[in-house]
Amino acid sequence: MRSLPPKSPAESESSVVASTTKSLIGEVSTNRDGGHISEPSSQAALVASDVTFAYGMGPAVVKNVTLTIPEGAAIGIVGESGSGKTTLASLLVGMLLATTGTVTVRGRPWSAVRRRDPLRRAVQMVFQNPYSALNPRLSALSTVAEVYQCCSGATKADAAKRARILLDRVGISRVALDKRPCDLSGGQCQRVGIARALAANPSVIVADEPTSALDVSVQAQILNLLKDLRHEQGVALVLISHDLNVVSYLTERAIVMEKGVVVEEGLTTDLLQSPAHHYTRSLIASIL
Ligand SMILES: Nc1ncnc2c1ncn2[C@@H]1O[C@H](COP(=O)(O)OP(=O)(O)OP(=O)(O)O)[C@@H](O)[C@H]1O
Repeated sequence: MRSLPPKSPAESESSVVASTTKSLIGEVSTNRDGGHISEPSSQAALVASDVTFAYGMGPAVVKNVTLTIPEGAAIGIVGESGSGKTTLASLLVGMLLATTGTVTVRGRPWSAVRRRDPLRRAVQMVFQNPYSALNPRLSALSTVAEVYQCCSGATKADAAKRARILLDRVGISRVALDKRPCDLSGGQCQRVGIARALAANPSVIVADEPTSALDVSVQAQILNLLKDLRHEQGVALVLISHDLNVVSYLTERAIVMEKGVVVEEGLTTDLLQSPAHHYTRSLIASIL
């Protein structure tokens, strides 16, 4: 869909699409204008169904969002500061539980997934600030090796071996392996954060503004790394950004959020080239 279209009778009957403020994207079967979909895929890695969230007794900051992330897909979430992107990301990774509605990972609601359940690893997050996201006491190698030991029960030696291979793949040189976050650059820390996420062998990586805290010179490197890894590993990517250009570089489809509501969704290139909603147009104008 583009700017939320009027509902067809079929959609009105759907238990999934029951509100004009809902968003459901990323499906294989799309309607003619390329976007609004009424049934979640059985192949979905992650599904948010009519999710609303409020912090404490405050107002809802995410409202009636429905979103399907198929296995291997790349979906963008864009919106200006305060539109609810990070809150939605936290709901998708299970760090927050929906006030109403559900987020299901491989068919199970987060509310039924215990803290130590291996399913928790299926959705990994890459954070905006790579320094604060890493344990300051651990070296790059230990950060990643620890995940292998914890997730796959690898021996210490085997975990270290696998961590070296993965860190090499994300561009961490041998000399940086034993360095802690304070001795690494922002770009290097983000590479370690990406490797740590991948070591858990996730189905989905949710990257929340992964380049906005980095120097312009390394932003493109990190975006290219995410792009390559996504294809190599077959992992689905949810990319959150205020910048539609960044989202269009990495994702096929995107949703646009304003004040917690999905106001437009569709192919990312369409959103960028011919935005239907005035809010999307103003987002693009602000980039230009
Ligand atoms: N821990 C919190 N407690 C109360 N309100 C919060 C909390 N975190 C965020 N909010 C509020 O929720 C709303 C959505 O915030 P959120 O961080 O999800 O938006 P965002 O689009 O990610 O913004 P940004 O791009 O600036 O990170 C905002 O009004 C914000 O003030």
